[in-house]
Amino acid sequence: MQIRLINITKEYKVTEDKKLTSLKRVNLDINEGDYISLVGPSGSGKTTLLHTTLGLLRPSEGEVFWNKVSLSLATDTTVCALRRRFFGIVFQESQFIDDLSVGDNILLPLLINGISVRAKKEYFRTLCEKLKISHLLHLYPYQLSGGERKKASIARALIHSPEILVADEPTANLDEKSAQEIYHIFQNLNQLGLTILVATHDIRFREYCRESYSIQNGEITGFTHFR
Ligand SMILES: Nc1ncnc2c1ncn2[C@@H]1O[C@H](COP(=O)(O)OP(=O)(O)OP(=O)(O)O)[C@@H](O)[C@H]1O
Repeated sequence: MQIRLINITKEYKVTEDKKLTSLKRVNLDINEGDYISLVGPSGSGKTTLLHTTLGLLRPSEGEVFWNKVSLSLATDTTVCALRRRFFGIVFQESQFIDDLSVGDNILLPLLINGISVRAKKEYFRTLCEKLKISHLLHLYPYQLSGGERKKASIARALIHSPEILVADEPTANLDEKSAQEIYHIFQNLNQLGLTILVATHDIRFREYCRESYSIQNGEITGFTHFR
Protein backbone atom coordinates (compact mmCIF):
# COMPACT_ATOMS: atom_id res chain seq x y z
CA MET A 1 0.00 0.00 0.00
CA GLN A 2 1.15 3.51 -0.78
CA ILE A 3 0.22 6.24 1.69
CA ARG A 4 0.12 9.94 0.87
CA LEU A 5 -0.45 12.76 3.28
CA ILE A 6 -1.10 16.02 1.47
CA ASN A 7 -0.98 19.37 3.24
CA ILE A 8 -2.23 18.03 6.55
CA THR A 9 -3.20 20.56 9.18
CA LYS A 10 -4.73 19.50 12.48
CA GLU A 11 -6.22 21.97 14.91
CA TYR A 12 -7.60 21.16 18.33
CA LYS A 13 -10.18 23.39 19.90
CA VAL A 14 -8.83 24.24 23.34
CA THR A 15 -11.50 26.74 24.43
CA GLU A 16 -14.40 28.42 22.64
CA ASP A 17 -12.10 31.03 21.08
CA LYS A 18 -8.72 29.28 21.23
CA LYS A 19 -7.26 26.65 18.90
CA LEU A 20 -4.03 24.71 19.09
CA THR A 21 -2.44 23.80 15.78
CA SER A 22 -0.65 20.48 16.25
CA LEU A 23 0.17 19.80 12.57
CA LYS A 24 0.91 22.47 9.99
CA ARG A 25 0.73 21.65 6.26
CA VAL A 26 2.52 18.31 6.57
CA ASN A 27 3.30 16.34 3.41
CA LEU A 28 4.51 12.75 3.65
CA ASP A 29 4.73 9.84 1.21
CA ILE A 30 5.15 6.29 2.48
CA ASN A 31 5.95 3.72 -0.18
CA GLU A 32 6.13 -0.06 0.01
CA GLY A 33 9.33 -1.19 1.72
CA ASP A 34 10.03 2.19 3.34
CA TYR A 35 11.37 2.40 6.87
CA ILE A 36 10.69 5.91 8.11
CA SER A 37 11.36 7.39 11.50
CA LEU A 38 9.59 10.54 12.57
CA VAL A 39 11.76 12.12 15.22
CA GLY A 40 10.79 15.05 17.42
CA PRO A 41 10.46 16.21 21.01
CA SER A 42 7.46 15.62 23.22
CA GLY A 43 4.44 17.58 21.99
CA SER A 44 5.83 18.12 18.47
CA GLY A 45 2.89 16.34 16.83
CA LYS A 46 4.21 12.80 16.24
CA THR A 47 1.23 10.91 17.67
CA THR A 48 -1.19 13.27 15.93
CA LEU A 49 0.57 12.55 12.64
CA LEU A 50 0.52 8.77 13.19
CA HIS A 51 -3.15 8.79 14.12
CA THR A 52 -3.96 10.90 11.08
CA THR A 53 -2.01 8.47 8.87
CA LEU A 54 -4.01 5.61 10.39
CA GLY A 55 -7.35 7.33 9.83
CA LEU A 56 -7.96 7.43 13.59
CA LEU A 57 -8.01 11.24 13.49
CA ARG A 58 -9.51 13.42 10.80
CA PRO A 59 -7.33 16.33 9.68
CA SER A 60 -8.76 19.84 9.83
CA GLU A 61 -7.32 20.43 6.36
CA GLY A 62 -5.58 18.28 3.78
CA GLU A 63 -6.05 14.79 2.50
CA VAL A 64 -4.84 11.28 3.35
CA PHE A 65 -4.77 8.59 0.67
CA TRP A 66 -4.27 4.84 1.09
CA ASN A 67 -3.53 3.85 -2.49
CA LYS A 68 -6.39 5.55 -4.33
CA VAL A 69 -8.74 5.62 -1.35
CA SER A 70 -9.32 9.11 0.01
CA LEU A 71 -9.98 8.81 3.73
CA SER A 72 -12.19 11.89 3.73
CA LEU A 73 -14.51 10.30 1.16
CA ALA A 74 -14.48 6.72 2.46
CA THR A 75 -16.98 5.58 5.10
CA ASP A 76 -15.81 4.84 8.64
CA THR A 77 -16.59 1.15 8.04
CA THR A 78 -14.33 1.02 4.98
CA VAL A 79 -11.50 2.88 6.74
CA CYS A 80 -11.78 0.59 9.76
CA ALA A 81 -11.77 -2.59 7.64
CA LEU A 82 -8.76 -1.42 5.59
CA ARG A 83 -6.87 -0.36 8.70
CA ARG A 84 -7.42 -3.76 10.34
CA ARG A 85 -6.30 -5.61 7.25
CA PHE A 86 -3.27 -3.58 6.13
CA PHE A 87 -1.84 -2.02 9.30
CA GLY A 88 -0.20 -3.42 12.39
CA ILE A 89 -0.15 -0.86 15.19
CA VAL A 90 2.07 -0.60 18.25
CA PHE A 91 0.45 2.10 20.37
CA GLN A 92 2.32 4.12 22.99
CA GLU A 93 0.48 2.18 25.71
CA SER A 94 0.26 -1.56 25.13
CA GLN A 95 -3.55 -1.82 25.46
CA PHE A 96 -3.65 -5.49 26.42
CA ILE A 97 -6.75 -7.17 27.77
CA ASP A 98 -5.77 -7.92 31.37
CA ASP A 99 -7.89 -11.08 31.71
CA LEU A 100 -6.38 -12.78 28.67
CA SER A 101 -2.98 -14.49 28.61
CA VAL A 102 -0.21 -12.85 26.60
CA GLY A 103 -0.59 -15.55 23.93
CA ASP A 104 -4.34 -14.97 23.60
CA ASN A 105 -3.79 -11.20 23.45
CA ILE A 106 -1.38 -11.70 20.55
CA LEU A 107 -3.88 -13.95 18.71
CA LEU A 108 -6.85 -11.62 19.21
CA PRO A 109 -6.41 -9.64 15.93
CA LEU A 110 -6.91 -12.92 14.05
CA LEU A 111 -10.41 -13.26 15.50
CA ILE A 112 -11.15 -9.62 14.70
CA ASN A 113 -9.97 -10.14 11.10
CA GLY A 114 -11.82 -13.45 10.70
CA ILE A 115 -8.57 -15.38 10.19
CA SER A 116 -8.36 -18.93 11.52
CA VAL A 117 -5.93 -19.38 14.41
CA ARG A 118 -5.08 -22.84 13.09
CA ALA A 119 -3.93 -21.40 9.75
CA LYS A 120 -1.55 -19.08 11.60
CA LYS A 121 -0.27 -21.59 14.16
CA GLU A 122 3.17 -22.02 12.61
CA TYR A 123 3.56 -18.30 11.89
CA PHE A 124 2.58 -17.52 15.51
CA ARG A 125 5.22 -19.95 16.76
CA THR A 126 8.04 -18.57 14.61
CA LEU A 127 7.02 -14.95 15.24
CA CYS A 128 7.17 -15.49 19.02
CA GLU A 129 10.47 -17.32 18.68
CA LYS A 130 11.94 -14.50 16.62
CA LEU A 131 10.80 -11.96 19.23
CA LYS A 132 12.06 -14.23 22.03
CA ILE A 133 8.74 -14.24 23.88
CA SER A 134 7.73 -17.92 23.47
CA HIS A 135 8.30 -18.55 27.18
CA LEU A 136 5.96 -15.70 28.17
CA LEU A 137 2.80 -16.69 26.32
CA HIS A 138 1.08 -18.36 29.28
CA LEU A 139 1.60 -15.32 31.53
CA TYR A 140 -0.77 -12.37 31.97
CA PRO A 141 0.18 -8.90 30.69
CA TYR A 142 0.77 -7.46 34.18
CA GLN A 143 3.48 -10.10 34.73
CA LEU A 144 5.66 -8.77 31.89
CA SER A 145 8.47 -6.21 32.04
CA GLY A 146 8.30 -3.07 29.87
CA GLY A 147 10.55 -4.57 27.18
CA GLU A 148 8.60 -7.85 27.16
CA ARG A 149 5.31 -5.93 26.83
CA LYS A 150 6.71 -4.04 23.84
CA LYS A 151 7.79 -7.24 22.12
CA ALA A 152 4.38 -8.82 22.81
CA SER A 153 2.74 -5.68 21.33
CA ILE A 154 4.88 -6.07 18.21
CA ALA A 155 3.82 -9.73 17.91
CA ARG A 156 0.18 -8.73 18.27
CA ALA A 157 0.63 -6.01 15.62
CA LEU A 158 2.15 -8.53 13.19
CA ILE A 159 0.04 -11.65 13.76
CA HIS A 160 -2.35 -10.94 10.85
CA SER A 161 0.61 -10.27 8.48
CA PRO A 162 -0.05 -6.58 7.82
CA GLU A 163 1.73 -4.65 5.08
CA ILE A 164 2.68 -1.72 7.28
CA LEU A 165 3.85 -1.52 10.88
CA VAL A 166 3.15 1.78 12.62
CA ALA A 167 4.78 2.19 16.03
CA ASP A 168 4.47 5.06 18.49
CA GLU A 169 7.51 5.42 20.79
CA PRO A 170 8.41 1.71 20.75
CA THR A 171 11.54 2.26 22.87
CA ALA A 172 10.06 4.66 25.44
CA ASN A 173 11.01 3.69 29.01
CA LEU A 174 13.18 0.79 27.86
CA ASP A 175 16.74 0.14 28.99
CA GLU A 176 19.57 0.19 26.46
CA LYS A 177 19.56 -3.57 25.89
CA SER A 178 15.79 -3.78 25.28
CA ALA A 179 15.92 -0.71 23.01
CA GLN A 180 18.72 -2.34 20.98
CA GLU A 181 16.56 -5.45 20.59
CA ILE A 182 13.70 -3.35 19.22
CA TYR A 183 15.99 -1.52 16.73
CA HIS A 184 17.25 -4.86 15.43
CA ILE A 185 13.79 -6.44 15.27
CA PHE A 186 12.47 -3.50 13.21
CA GLN A 187 15.51 -3.47 10.93
CA ASN A 188 15.16 -7.18 10.33
CA LEU A 189 11.41 -6.90 9.63
CA ASN A 190 12.06 -4.12 7.11
CA GLN A 191 14.75 -6.19 5.40
CA LEU A 192 12.10 -8.90 5.02
CA GLY A 193 9.87 -6.40 3.18
CA LEU A 194 7.68 -4.85 5.88
CA THR A 195 6.96 -1.13 5.52
CA ILE A 196 7.59 0.66 8.84
CA LEU A 197 6.68 4.07 10.22
CA VAL A 198 8.00 4.89 13.70
CA ALA A 199 7.36 8.00 15.75
CA THR A 200 9.98 8.51 18.40
CA HIS A 201 12.03 10.99 20.38
CA ASP A 202 14.81 8.36 20.41
CA ILE A 203 17.29 9.73 17.86
CA ARG A 204 19.17 6.40 17.79
CA PHE A 205 16.39 5.05 15.55
CA ARG A 206 17.95 7.12 12.79
CA GLU A 207 20.88 4.70 12.59
CA TYR A 208 18.57 1.84 11.67
CA CYS A 209 15.90 3.32 9.42
CA ARG A 210 16.14 4.31 5.74
CA GLU A 211 14.58 7.76 5.94
CA SER A 212 14.07 10.13 8.83
CA TYR A 213 11.90 13.22 9.19
CA SER A 214 12.37 15.75 11.96
CA ILE A 215 9.20 17.29 13.34
CA GLN A 216 8.98 20.39 15.53
CA ASN A 217 5.90 22.33 16.55
CA GLY A 218 3.81 20.38 14.06
CA GLU A 219 6.05 21.09 11.09
CA ILE A 220 8.43 18.82 9.20
CA THR A 221 11.73 20.64 9.59
CA GLY A 222 14.20 18.16 8.15
CA PHE A 223 14.60 15.05 6.07
CA THR A 224 17.50 12.60 5.81
CA HIS A 225 17.76 9.68 3.41
CA PHE A 226 20.23 7.09 4.67
CA ARG A 227 20.41 4.24 2.18
N1 LIG B 1 -7.06 15.75 21.96
C1 LIG B 1 -6.29 16.83 22.04
N2 LIG B 1 -6.82 18.03 22.38
C2 LIG B 1 -6.08 19.14 22.45
N3 LIG B 1 -4.74 19.18 22.19
C3 LIG B 1 -4.16 18.01 21.86
C4 LIG B 1 -4.89 16.78 21.78
N4 LIG B 1 -4.02 15.81 21.41
C5 LIG B 1 -2.81 16.39 21.29
N5 LIG B 1 -2.88 17.71 21.55
C6 LIG B 1 -1.79 18.67 21.49
O1 LIG B 1 -1.17 18.60 20.22
C7 LIG B 1 0.25 18.73 20.34
C8 LIG B 1 0.92 17.53 19.72
O2 LIG B 1 0.61 16.38 20.52
P1 LIG B 1 1.15 14.92 20.12
O3 LIG B 1 0.59 13.97 21.14
O4 LIG B 1 0.84 14.66 18.71
O5 LIG B 1 2.72 15.10 20.31
P2 LIG B 1 3.88 14.01 20.41
O6 LIG B 1 5.01 14.55 19.62
O7 LIG B 1 3.35 12.67 20.04
O8 LIG B 1 4.22 14.03 21.95
P3 LIG B 1 4.72 12.83 22.92
O9 LIG B 1 6.08 12.44 22.42
O10 LIG B 1 4.77 13.49 24.28
O11 LIG B 1 3.72 11.73 22.82
C9 LIG B 1 0.55 18.90 21.82
O12 LIG B 1 0.70 20.27 22.10
C10 LIG B 1 -0.69 18.35 22.51
O13 LIG B 1 -0.92 18.98 23.73
